[in-house]
Amino acid sequence: MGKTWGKNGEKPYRHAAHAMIYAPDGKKLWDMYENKAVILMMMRFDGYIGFPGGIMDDGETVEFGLNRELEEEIGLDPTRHSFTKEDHVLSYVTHNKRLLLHFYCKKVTLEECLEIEKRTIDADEYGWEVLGPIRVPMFTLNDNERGLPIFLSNKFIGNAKEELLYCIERENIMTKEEIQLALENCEKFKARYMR
Ligand SMILES: O=c1[nH]cnc2c1ncn2[C@H]1C[C@H](O)[C@@H](COP(=O)(O)OP(=O)(O)O)O1
Repeated sequence: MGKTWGKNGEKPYRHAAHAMIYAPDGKKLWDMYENKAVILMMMRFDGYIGFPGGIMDDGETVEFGLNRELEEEIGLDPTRHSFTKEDHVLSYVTHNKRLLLHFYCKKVTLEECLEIEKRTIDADEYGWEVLGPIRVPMFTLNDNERGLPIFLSNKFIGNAKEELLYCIERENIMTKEEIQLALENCEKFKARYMR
């Protein structure tokens, strides 16, 4: 697949795919923080936070390319945690870069999630494309800011923040109202500290 031609022979779109891996039982790790899940993201080479993945090579299907990128970037073992069409969540176009972006999400057990996270630092691209795994703080402390709200004030690549929040609701990790509150508290934090 690799590229898809636009209408009327326009320049082709390239395909890119990124993926969220999570375990629903975050409370087992930090009960005192009421952690709602363990969600894996990463610090990219460019300083943005994003999900692992990347651009498909010519001739690759999206799932093949995604599994290749995940192996390179986070050392995901494709024989154990291969992404399939079943894991597809959404696709959209970014007009400026002529990319068709595909997003995937996979639920794993807590043990698998921690093992996947540990493998990241042995991956081929650790230290240059990927500067480190990140666990999303899936809780909010009593001041209503520390935890997820402040995390959301970081810089995210492309639509990674929207993809994160979309999956948190889709996978029933948080309700729409809880997410909205976290976003409002993030804005309050930014208004005070990030003018
Ligand atoms: O997590 C993401 N969510 C949405 N869009 C993303 C995400 N990560 C990157 N991107 C966008 C921005 C980039 O222009 C393209 C290509 O992704 P990238 O991972 O940088 O691709 P390569 O590793 O260079 O193949 O997607």
